[in-house]
Amino acid sequence: MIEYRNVRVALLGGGTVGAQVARLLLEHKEEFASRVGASLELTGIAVRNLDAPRSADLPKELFTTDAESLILGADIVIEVMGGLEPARSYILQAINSGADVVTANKALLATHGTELFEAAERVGAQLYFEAAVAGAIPIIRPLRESLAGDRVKRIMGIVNGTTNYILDKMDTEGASFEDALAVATELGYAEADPTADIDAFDAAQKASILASLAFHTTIPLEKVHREGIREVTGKTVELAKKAGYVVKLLAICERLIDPETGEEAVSARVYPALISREHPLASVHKANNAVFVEAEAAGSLMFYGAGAGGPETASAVLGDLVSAARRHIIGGPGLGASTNANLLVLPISTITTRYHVTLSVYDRPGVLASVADVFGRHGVSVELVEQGTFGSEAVSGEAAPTATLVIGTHAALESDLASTVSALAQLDAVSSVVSVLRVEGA
Ligand SMILES: NC(=O)c1ccc[n+]([C@@H]2O[C@H](COP(=O)([O-])OP(=O)(O)OC[C@H]3O[C@@H](n4cnc5c(N)ncnc54)[C@H](O)[C@@H]3O)[C@@H](O)[C@H]2O)c1
Ligand SMILES: N[C@@H](CCO)C(=O)O
Ligand code: NA
Repeated sequence: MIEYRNVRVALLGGGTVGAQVARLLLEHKEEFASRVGASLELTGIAVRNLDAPRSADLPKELFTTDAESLILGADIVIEVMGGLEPARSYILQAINSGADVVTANKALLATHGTELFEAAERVGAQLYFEAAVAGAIPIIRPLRESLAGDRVKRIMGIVNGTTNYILDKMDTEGASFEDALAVATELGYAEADPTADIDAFDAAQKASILASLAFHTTIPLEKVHREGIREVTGKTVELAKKAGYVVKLLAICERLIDPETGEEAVSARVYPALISREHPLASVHKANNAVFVEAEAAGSLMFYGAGAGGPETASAVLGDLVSAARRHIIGGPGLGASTNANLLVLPISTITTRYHVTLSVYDRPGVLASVADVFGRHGVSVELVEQGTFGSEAVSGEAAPTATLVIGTHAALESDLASTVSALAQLDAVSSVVSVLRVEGA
Protein backbone atom coordinates (compact mmCIF):
# COMPACT_ATOMS: atom_id res chain seq x y z
CA MET A 1 0.00 0.00 0.00
CA ILE A 2 1.38 3.40 -1.00
CA GLU A 3 1.87 5.87 1.89
CA TYR A 4 0.64 9.19 0.58
CA ARG A 5 1.42 12.58 1.98
CA ASN A 6 -1.64 14.45 3.30
CA VAL A 7 -3.09 17.58 1.70
CA ARG A 8 -5.62 19.13 4.09
CA VAL A 9 -8.75 20.42 2.36
CA ALA A 10 -11.19 22.76 4.14
CA LEU A 11 -14.65 23.16 2.62
CA LEU A 12 -16.54 26.40 3.24
CA GLY A 13 -20.21 25.71 2.45
CA GLY A 14 -22.21 22.47 2.51
CA GLY A 15 -25.18 23.45 0.31
CA THR A 16 -26.13 22.40 -3.23
CA VAL A 17 -22.52 22.44 -4.45
CA GLY A 18 -20.62 21.90 -1.17
CA ALA A 19 -22.46 18.71 -0.14
CA GLN A 20 -21.71 17.16 -3.54
CA VAL A 21 -18.04 18.21 -3.41
CA ALA A 22 -17.74 16.51 0.00
CA ARG A 23 -19.59 13.38 -1.14
CA LEU A 24 -17.46 12.89 -4.25
CA LEU A 25 -14.25 13.68 -2.37
CA LEU A 26 -15.05 11.02 0.25
CA GLU A 27 -16.46 8.45 -2.20
CA HIS A 28 -13.45 8.62 -4.53
CA LYS A 29 -10.76 9.17 -1.91
CA GLU A 30 -8.44 6.44 -3.22
CA GLU A 31 -8.79 7.56 -6.81
CA PHE A 32 -8.03 11.18 -5.90
CA ALA A 33 -4.94 10.05 -3.97
CA SER A 34 -3.50 8.10 -6.88
CA ARG A 35 -4.39 10.88 -9.34
CA VAL A 36 -2.80 13.62 -7.25
CA GLY A 37 -0.02 11.66 -5.60
CA ALA A 38 -1.22 12.82 -2.19
CA SER A 39 -4.16 12.01 0.03
CA LEU A 40 -6.83 14.73 -0.01
CA GLU A 41 -8.06 14.88 3.56
CA LEU A 42 -11.37 16.71 4.03
CA THR A 43 -10.74 18.35 7.41
CA GLY A 44 -14.17 19.92 7.82
CA ILE A 45 -17.18 21.63 6.28
CA ALA A 46 -18.09 25.10 7.52
CA VAL A 47 -21.81 25.82 7.42
CA ARG A 48 -24.24 28.27 8.99
CA ASN A 49 -26.65 25.68 10.33
CA LEU A 50 -25.31 22.31 11.56
CA ASP A 51 -28.75 20.67 11.35
CA ALA A 52 -29.79 21.80 7.86
CA PRO A 53 -30.83 18.99 5.48
CA ARG A 54 -28.11 17.97 2.95
CA SER A 55 -28.32 16.39 -0.50
CA ALA A 56 -25.73 13.78 0.59
CA ASP A 57 -25.22 11.60 3.64
CA LEU A 58 -22.07 13.07 5.19
CA PRO A 59 -20.33 12.34 8.54
CA LYS A 60 -21.80 14.69 11.17
CA GLU A 61 -18.38 15.27 12.79
CA LEU A 62 -17.12 17.06 9.69
CA PHE A 63 -19.51 19.95 10.14
CA THR A 64 -18.56 23.11 12.00
CA THR A 65 -19.69 26.72 12.25
CA ASP A 66 -16.12 27.85 12.97
CA ALA A 67 -14.86 28.61 9.46
CA GLU A 68 -11.82 30.58 10.65
CA SER A 69 -10.27 27.69 12.62
CA LEU A 70 -10.89 25.37 9.69
CA ILE A 71 -9.05 27.75 7.33
CA LEU A 72 -6.08 28.03 9.70
CA GLY A 73 -5.26 24.34 9.43
CA ALA A 74 -5.78 23.99 5.66
CA ASP A 75 -3.49 23.55 2.65
CA ILE A 76 -6.34 24.17 0.22
CA VAL A 77 -9.58 26.03 0.97
CA ILE A 78 -12.67 25.46 -1.20
CA GLU A 79 -15.15 28.32 -0.94
CA VAL A 80 -18.68 27.37 -2.00
CA MET A 81 -20.59 29.54 0.49
CA GLY A 82 -21.51 32.29 -1.95
CA GLY A 83 -22.05 35.99 -1.21
CA LEU A 84 -19.46 38.73 -0.80
CA GLU A 85 -18.82 38.65 2.95
CA PRO A 86 -17.56 36.73 4.83
CA ALA A 87 -16.43 34.83 1.66
CA ARG A 88 -14.00 37.63 0.71
CA SER A 89 -12.42 37.79 4.17
CA TYR A 90 -12.17 34.01 4.42
CA ILE A 91 -10.43 33.74 1.03
CA LEU A 92 -7.99 36.52 1.98
CA GLN A 93 -7.36 34.77 5.30
CA ALA A 94 -6.67 31.51 3.44
CA ILE A 95 -4.29 33.15 0.96
CA ASN A 96 -2.44 35.03 3.68
CA SER A 97 -2.02 31.90 5.77
CA GLY A 98 -0.34 30.09 2.83
CA ALA A 99 -3.27 28.08 1.52
CA ASP A 100 -4.40 27.75 -2.09
CA VAL A 101 -8.01 28.52 -2.94
CA VAL A 102 -10.74 27.08 -5.17
CA THR A 103 -13.95 29.09 -5.45
CA ALA A 104 -17.25 28.92 -7.37
CA ASN A 105 -18.18 32.46 -6.38
CA LYS A 106 -18.66 34.62 -9.47
CA ALA A 107 -20.34 37.43 -7.53
CA LEU A 108 -17.23 37.76 -5.38
CA LEU A 109 -14.76 37.49 -8.28
CA ALA A 110 -16.63 40.03 -10.40
CA THR A 111 -16.75 42.46 -7.47
CA HIS A 112 -13.46 41.92 -5.61
CA GLY A 113 -11.49 39.85 -8.15
CA THR A 114 -8.66 42.35 -8.53
CA GLU A 115 -8.03 42.43 -4.78
CA LEU A 116 -8.11 38.63 -4.51
CA PHE A 117 -5.87 38.01 -7.54
CA GLU A 118 -3.36 40.59 -6.30
CA ALA A 119 -3.32 39.00 -2.84
CA ALA A 120 -2.76 35.55 -4.39
CA GLU A 121 -0.02 36.83 -6.69
CA ARG A 122 1.76 38.58 -3.80
CA VAL A 123 2.29 35.31 -1.96
CA GLY A 124 2.33 32.97 -4.98
CA ALA A 125 -0.93 31.28 -3.97
CA GLN A 126 -3.18 29.54 -6.47
CA LEU A 127 -6.70 30.83 -7.04
CA TYR A 128 -8.89 28.63 -9.24
CA PHE A 129 -12.51 29.31 -10.26
CA GLU A 130 -13.68 26.99 -13.06
CA ALA A 131 -17.08 26.50 -11.38
CA ALA A 132 -17.74 30.25 -11.29
CA VAL A 133 -18.69 30.39 -14.98
CA ALA A 134 -20.96 27.95 -16.82
CA GLY A 135 -20.92 25.30 -14.07
CA ALA A 136 -19.45 21.99 -15.23
CA ILE A 137 -18.30 23.33 -18.62
CA PRO A 138 -14.55 23.86 -18.89
CA ILE A 139 -14.39 27.49 -20.04
CA ILE A 140 -12.13 29.29 -17.54
CA ARG A 141 -9.17 26.98 -18.10
CA PRO A 142 -9.51 27.14 -21.93
CA LEU A 143 -9.51 30.95 -21.82
CA ARG A 144 -6.86 31.28 -19.12
CA GLU A 145 -4.48 28.63 -20.51
CA SER A 146 -5.39 26.95 -23.81
CA LEU A 147 -6.21 30.19 -25.68
CA ALA A 148 -3.60 32.35 -23.95
CA GLY A 149 -1.50 32.25 -27.14
CA ASP A 150 -4.36 33.38 -29.40
CA ARG A 151 -6.45 36.56 -29.74
CA VAL A 152 -10.06 36.07 -28.71
CA LYS A 153 -12.34 38.18 -30.89
CA ARG A 154 -15.80 37.34 -29.58
CA ILE A 155 -17.61 35.28 -26.98
CA MET A 156 -21.35 34.69 -27.19
CA GLY A 157 -23.26 32.32 -25.01
CA ILE A 158 -25.88 31.25 -22.54
CA VAL A 159 -24.21 31.42 -19.12
CA ASN A 160 -27.13 31.29 -16.69
CA GLY A 161 -28.87 27.96 -16.11
CA THR A 162 -31.85 29.29 -14.18
CA THR A 163 -32.99 31.79 -16.81
CA ASN A 164 -32.39 29.28 -19.59
CA TYR A 165 -34.51 26.78 -17.68
CA ILE A 166 -37.31 29.36 -17.31
CA LEU A 167 -37.24 30.59 -20.93
CA ASP A 168 -37.03 27.01 -22.22
CA LYS A 169 -40.07 25.91 -20.16
CA MET A 170 -42.02 28.96 -21.37
CA ASP A 171 -41.06 28.16 -24.97
CA THR A 172 -41.50 24.39 -25.02
CA GLU A 173 -44.35 23.89 -22.53
CA GLY A 174 -45.99 27.31 -22.36
CA ALA A 175 -45.16 27.31 -18.62
CA SER A 176 -45.60 30.50 -16.61
CA PHE A 177 -42.52 32.43 -15.53
CA GLU A 178 -43.32 31.88 -11.83
CA ASP A 179 -43.89 28.12 -12.11
CA ALA A 180 -40.67 27.62 -14.08
CA LEU A 181 -38.68 29.68 -11.55
CA ALA A 182 -40.08 27.61 -8.67
CA VAL A 183 -38.83 24.38 -10.31
CA ALA A 184 -35.41 25.88 -11.11
CA THR A 185 -35.08 26.89 -7.44
CA GLU A 186 -36.20 23.46 -6.27
CA LEU A 187 -33.56 21.83 -8.50
CA GLY A 188 -30.80 23.95 -6.92
CA TYR A 189 -30.00 26.01 -10.03
CA ALA A 190 -31.04 29.43 -8.74
CA GLU A 191 -28.91 31.68 -6.56
CA ALA A 192 -29.84 32.12 -2.88
CA ASP A 193 -31.69 35.26 -4.05
CA PRO A 194 -33.01 34.35 -7.53
CA THR A 195 -33.14 38.06 -8.41
CA ALA A 196 -29.45 37.55 -9.21
CA ASP A 197 -30.50 35.18 -12.00
CA ILE A 198 -33.70 36.90 -13.21
CA ASP A 199 -32.22 40.38 -13.41
CA ALA A 200 -29.02 38.98 -14.98
CA PHE A 201 -26.60 40.05 -12.24
CA ASP A 202 -25.24 36.49 -12.29
CA ALA A 203 -24.82 36.49 -16.10
CA ALA A 204 -23.21 39.95 -15.96
CA GLN A 205 -20.74 38.72 -13.32
CA LYS A 206 -19.86 35.81 -15.59
CA ALA A 207 -19.52 38.13 -18.62
CA SER A 208 -17.17 40.34 -16.58
CA ILE A 209 -15.00 37.31 -15.71
CA LEU A 210 -15.02 35.92 -19.28
CA ALA A 211 -14.27 39.29 -20.90
CA SER A 212 -11.46 40.05 -18.44
CA LEU A 213 -9.76 36.72 -19.21
CA ALA A 214 -10.40 36.86 -22.96
CA PHE A 215 -9.25 40.44 -23.52
CA HIS A 216 -6.53 40.68 -20.84
CA THR A 217 -8.27 43.73 -19.46
CA THR A 218 -10.02 44.25 -16.14
CA ILE A 219 -13.70 44.62 -17.07
CA PRO A 220 -15.49 45.94 -13.98
CA LEU A 221 -19.00 44.65 -13.38
CA GLU A 222 -20.50 48.12 -13.69
CA LYS A 223 -19.18 48.35 -17.28
CA VAL A 224 -21.18 45.27 -18.32
CA HIS A 225 -24.50 46.34 -19.84
CA ARG A 226 -27.20 44.27 -18.13
CA GLU A 227 -30.86 43.55 -18.93
CA GLY A 228 -32.67 40.64 -17.28
CA ILE A 229 -35.66 38.54 -18.32
CA ARG A 230 -38.32 40.08 -16.05
CA GLU A 231 -40.01 41.79 -19.02
CA VAL A 232 -40.11 38.64 -21.15
CA THR A 233 -43.76 37.62 -21.04
CA GLY A 234 -45.53 34.53 -22.37
CA LYS A 235 -46.78 36.72 -25.22
CA THR A 236 -43.21 37.76 -26.15
CA VAL A 237 -42.13 34.12 -26.25
CA GLU A 238 -45.20 33.18 -28.31
CA LEU A 239 -44.65 35.98 -30.85
CA ALA A 240 -40.97 35.04 -31.13
CA LYS A 241 -41.94 31.43 -31.78
CA LYS A 242 -44.40 32.42 -34.52
CA ALA A 243 -41.65 34.43 -36.21
CA GLY A 244 -39.17 31.49 -36.08
CA TYR A 245 -37.16 32.66 -33.09
CA VAL A 246 -36.51 31.65 -29.50
CA VAL A 247 -35.78 34.08 -26.64
CA LYS A 248 -32.46 33.40 -24.85
CA LEU A 249 -30.54 35.39 -22.26
CA LEU A 250 -27.19 35.98 -23.95
CA ALA A 251 -23.83 37.19 -22.75
CA ILE A 252 -21.76 38.83 -25.48
CA CYS A 253 -18.15 39.97 -25.11
CA GLU A 254 -16.33 41.28 -28.17
CA ARG A 255 -13.45 43.31 -29.51
CA LEU A 256 -14.69 46.38 -31.41
CA ILE A 257 -13.28 49.61 -32.73
CA ASP A 258 -14.04 52.70 -30.64
CA PRO A 259 -15.97 54.92 -33.12
CA GLU A 260 -14.52 58.06 -31.51
CA THR A 261 -10.81 57.19 -31.54
CA GLY A 262 -10.52 54.37 -34.05
CA GLU A 263 -8.67 52.41 -31.32
CA GLU A 264 -9.38 48.81 -30.40
CA ALA A 265 -11.90 48.53 -27.54
CA VAL A 266 -14.23 45.92 -26.04
CA SER A 267 -17.87 45.48 -25.18
CA ALA A 268 -19.46 43.20 -22.59
CA ARG A 269 -23.24 42.97 -22.41
CA VAL A 270 -26.03 40.71 -21.25
CA TYR A 271 -29.62 40.81 -22.47
CA PRO A 272 -32.51 38.64 -23.62
CA ALA A 273 -32.32 38.34 -27.42
CA LEU A 274 -34.03 36.58 -30.30
CA ILE A 275 -32.11 33.68 -31.80
CA SER A 276 -33.22 31.92 -34.98
CA ARG A 277 -34.56 28.44 -34.22
CA GLU A 278 -31.97 27.13 -36.68
CA HIS A 279 -29.08 28.49 -34.55
CA PRO A 280 -27.27 25.94 -32.31
CA LEU A 281 -28.00 28.13 -29.23
CA ALA A 282 -31.74 27.60 -29.85
CA SER A 283 -31.34 23.94 -28.93
CA VAL A 284 -29.73 24.62 -25.56
CA HIS A 285 -32.48 23.36 -23.28
CA LYS A 286 -33.13 23.20 -19.52
CA ALA A 287 -30.27 24.46 -17.29
CA ASN A 288 -27.62 23.80 -19.91
CA ASN A 289 -25.19 26.51 -20.97
CA ALA A 290 -23.29 26.98 -24.23
CA VAL A 291 -20.46 29.34 -25.00
CA PHE A 292 -19.11 30.15 -28.47
CA VAL A 293 -15.60 31.51 -28.59
CA GLU A 294 -14.19 33.00 -31.77
CA ALA A 295 -10.43 33.41 -31.79
CA GLU A 296 -8.16 34.78 -34.49
CA ALA A 297 -6.11 31.64 -35.14
CA ALA A 298 -8.28 28.92 -33.57
CA GLY A 299 -11.47 30.00 -35.37
CA SER A 300 -14.83 29.07 -33.81
CA LEU A 301 -15.00 26.89 -30.70
CA MET A 302 -18.12 25.73 -28.91
CA PHE A 303 -18.40 24.69 -25.25
CA TYR A 304 -21.62 23.04 -24.11
CA GLY A 305 -22.96 21.28 -21.02
CA ALA A 306 -24.53 21.63 -17.58
CA GLY A 307 -24.44 25.24 -16.43
CA ALA A 308 -25.71 24.61 -12.90
CA GLY A 309 -26.57 21.86 -10.43
CA GLY A 310 -24.85 20.27 -7.42
CA PRO A 311 -22.87 17.30 -8.82
CA GLU A 312 -22.22 19.09 -12.13
CA THR A 313 -20.71 22.14 -10.44
CA ALA A 314 -18.86 19.91 -7.99
CA SER A 315 -17.10 18.34 -10.99
CA ALA A 316 -15.57 21.70 -11.92
CA VAL A 317 -14.64 22.41 -8.28
CA LEU A 318 -12.93 19.03 -7.94
CA GLY A 319 -11.03 19.47 -11.20
CA ASP A 320 -9.64 22.69 -9.75
CA LEU A 321 -8.89 20.90 -6.48
CA VAL A 322 -6.82 18.24 -8.28
CA SER A 323 -4.85 20.95 -10.15
CA ALA A 324 -4.30 22.93 -6.96
CA ALA A 325 -3.26 19.83 -4.98
CA ARG A 326 -0.78 18.70 -7.64
CA ARG A 327 0.84 22.12 -7.73
CA HIS A 328 0.68 22.34 -3.94
CA ILE A 329 2.89 19.29 -3.51
CA ILE A 330 5.30 20.25 -6.30
CA GLY A 331 5.54 23.83 -5.03
CA GLY A 332 5.95 27.00 -7.08
CA PRO A 333 3.70 30.00 -7.62
CA GLY A 334 0.12 29.80 -8.87
CA LEU A 335 -1.12 30.64 -12.30
CA GLY A 336 -1.35 34.36 -13.12
CA ALA A 337 -3.69 36.07 -15.56
CA SER A 338 -2.62 39.21 -17.40
CA THR A 339 -4.83 42.29 -17.42
CA ASN A 340 -2.36 44.69 -18.96
CA ALA A 341 -4.06 45.16 -22.35
CA ASN A 342 -6.20 47.85 -20.66
CA LEU A 343 -8.73 48.12 -23.48
CA LEU A 344 -11.52 50.68 -23.21
CA VAL A 345 -14.98 49.22 -22.50
CA LEU A 346 -17.53 50.76 -24.90
CA PRO A 347 -21.01 51.85 -23.73
CA ILE A 348 -24.08 50.03 -25.09
CA SER A 349 -25.09 53.09 -27.19
CA THR A 350 -22.23 52.33 -29.63
CA ILE A 351 -23.30 48.74 -30.36
CA THR A 352 -24.88 47.77 -33.67
CA THR A 353 -27.36 44.92 -33.97
CA ARG A 354 -30.75 43.99 -35.47
CA TYR A 355 -33.99 44.47 -33.55
CA HIS A 356 -37.58 43.32 -33.38
CA VAL A 357 -39.84 46.07 -32.08
CA THR A 358 -43.35 44.91 -31.18
CA LEU A 359 -46.00 47.62 -31.00
CA SER A 360 -49.63 47.56 -30.05
CA VAL A 361 -51.29 50.02 -32.44
CA TYR A 362 -54.80 51.35 -33.04
CA ASP A 363 -56.16 49.86 -36.21
CA ARG A 364 -56.55 53.10 -38.19
CA PRO A 365 -55.62 54.12 -41.73
CA GLY A 366 -52.08 55.53 -42.05
CA VAL A 367 -50.67 53.74 -39.00
CA LEU A 368 -48.06 51.81 -40.96
CA ALA A 369 -46.88 54.92 -42.78
CA SER A 370 -46.46 56.93 -39.58
CA VAL A 371 -44.59 54.09 -37.85
CA ALA A 372 -42.30 53.58 -40.86
CA ASP A 373 -41.66 57.33 -40.98
CA VAL A 374 -40.38 57.31 -37.37
CA PHE A 375 -37.87 54.55 -38.18
CA GLY A 376 -36.76 56.40 -41.33
CA ARG A 377 -36.29 59.73 -39.55
CA HIS A 378 -33.98 58.11 -36.98
CA GLY A 379 -31.84 56.36 -39.58
CA VAL A 380 -33.09 52.84 -38.75
CA SER A 381 -33.79 50.76 -41.84
CA VAL A 382 -36.81 48.43 -41.68
CA GLU A 383 -36.37 44.86 -42.91
CA LEU A 384 -39.82 43.41 -42.28
CA VAL A 385 -43.23 44.30 -40.91
CA GLU A 386 -45.71 41.74 -39.67
CA GLN A 387 -49.23 42.50 -38.55
CA GLY A 388 -51.72 40.44 -36.62
CA THR A 389 -54.92 41.63 -34.96
CA PHE A 390 -55.75 40.37 -31.54
CA GLY A 391 -57.32 41.93 -28.52
CA SER A 392 -58.91 45.30 -28.02
CA GLU A 393 -58.05 48.15 -25.76
CA ALA A 394 -60.14 50.84 -24.18
CA VAL A 395 -59.60 54.33 -25.64
CA SER A 396 -61.41 57.16 -23.84
CA GLY A 397 -63.73 54.63 -22.30
CA GLU A 398 -64.54 52.91 -25.61
CA ALA A 399 -63.09 49.64 -26.82
CA ALA A 400 -61.04 50.17 -29.97
CA PRO A 401 -59.61 47.40 -32.07
CA THR A 402 -55.85 47.08 -31.69
CA ALA A 403 -53.34 45.28 -33.81
CA THR A 404 -49.88 44.03 -33.07
CA LEU A 405 -47.13 45.21 -35.37
CA VAL A 406 -43.74 43.55 -35.36
CA ILE A 407 -41.06 45.59 -37.08
CA GLY A 408 -37.76 43.88 -37.82
CA THR A 409 -34.84 46.17 -38.56
CA HIS A 410 -31.59 45.83 -40.45
CA ALA A 411 -28.45 46.34 -38.34
CA ALA A 412 -28.82 49.67 -36.54
CA LEU A 413 -26.97 51.64 -33.91
CA GLU A 414 -28.30 51.13 -30.37
CA SER A 415 -28.59 54.91 -29.75
CA ASP A 416 -30.61 55.39 -33.00
CA LEU A 417 -32.90 52.52 -32.03
CA ALA A 418 -33.38 54.01 -28.55
CA SER A 419 -34.51 57.37 -30.01
CA THR A 420 -36.76 55.54 -32.50
CA VAL A 421 -38.48 53.70 -29.66
CA SER A 422 -38.98 56.90 -27.63
CA ALA A 423 -40.53 58.59 -30.67
CA LEU A 424 -42.76 55.56 -31.39
CA ALA A 425 -44.10 55.66 -27.84
CA GLN A 426 -45.23 59.28 -28.48
CA LEU A 427 -47.20 58.47 -31.67
CA ASP A 428 -50.98 58.79 -31.36
CA ALA A 429 -51.37 55.61 -33.38
CA VAL A 430 -49.27 53.59 -30.94
CA SER A 431 -51.06 52.27 -27.88
CA SER A 432 -47.88 50.77 -26.36
CA VAL A 433 -44.40 49.50 -27.13
CA VAL A 434 -44.84 45.82 -26.20
CA SER A 435 -41.21 44.75 -26.47
CA VAL A 436 -37.87 45.62 -28.00
CA LEU A 437 -35.62 42.63 -28.52
CA ARG A 438 -32.24 42.40 -30.18
CA VAL A 439 -31.73 39.67 -32.80
CA GLU A 440 -28.40 37.88 -32.45
CA GLY A 441 -26.57 35.04 -34.09
CA ALA A 442 -27.58 35.79 -37.68
N1 LIG B 1 -25.92 25.87 -7.35
C1 LIG B 1 -25.28 25.90 -8.52
O1 LIG B 1 -25.73 25.28 -9.50
C2 LIG B 1 -24.02 26.68 -8.67
C3 LIG B 1 -23.29 26.58 -9.87
C4 LIG B 1 -22.10 27.31 -10.02
C5 LIG B 1 -21.66 28.11 -9.00
N2 LIG B 1 -22.41 28.20 -7.84
C6 LIG B 1 -21.88 29.05 -6.78
O2 LIG B 1 -21.49 28.21 -5.71
C7 LIG B 1 -21.67 28.88 -4.46
C8 LIG B 1 -22.57 28.05 -3.57
O3 LIG B 1 -23.80 27.82 -4.20
P1 LIG B 1 -24.85 26.78 -3.61
O4 LIG B 1 -25.94 26.70 -4.63
O5 LIG B 1 -24.18 25.55 -3.15
O6 LIG B 1 -25.39 27.61 -2.34
P2 LIG B 1 -26.24 27.08 -1.08
O7 LIG B 1 -27.01 28.23 -0.60
O8 LIG B 1 -26.96 25.83 -1.44
O9 LIG B 1 -25.11 26.68 0.00
C9 LIG B 1 -24.36 27.63 0.70
C10 LIG B 1 -23.66 26.93 1.85
O10 LIG B 1 -22.76 27.85 2.45
C11 LIG B 1 -23.01 27.93 3.86
N3 LIG B 1 -22.75 29.30 4.29
C12 LIG B 1 -23.28 30.43 3.76
N4 LIG B 1 -22.81 31.50 4.46
C13 LIG B 1 -22.01 31.02 5.43
C14 LIG B 1 -21.25 31.62 6.47
N5 LIG B 1 -21.26 32.94 6.64
N6 LIG B 1 -20.51 30.82 7.27
C15 LIG B 1 -20.50 29.48 7.09
N7 LIG B 1 -21.21 28.86 6.12
C16 LIG B 1 -21.94 29.62 5.31
C17 LIG B 1 -24.46 27.55 4.03
O11 LIG B 1 -24.69 27.08 5.35
C18 LIG B 1 -24.61 26.47 2.96
O12 LIG B 1 -24.15 25.22 3.47
C19 LIG B 1 -22.22 30.26 -4.83
O13 LIG B 1 -21.16 31.16 -4.95
C20 LIG B 1 -22.86 30.02 -6.20
O14 LIG B 1 -22.94 31.19 -6.97
C21 LIG B 1 -23.55 27.50 -7.65
N1 LIG C 1 -27.56 30.43 -10.51
C1 LIG C 1 -26.57 30.04 -11.47
C2 LIG C 1 -25.74 28.89 -10.94
C3 LIG C 1 -24.59 28.53 -11.85
O1 LIG C 1 -23.63 29.53 -11.87
C4 LIG C 1 -27.24 29.65 -12.76
O2 LIG C 1 -28.45 29.44 -12.76
O3 LIG C 1 -26.57 29.58 -13.79
NA1 NA D 1 -17.07 26.15 -15.76
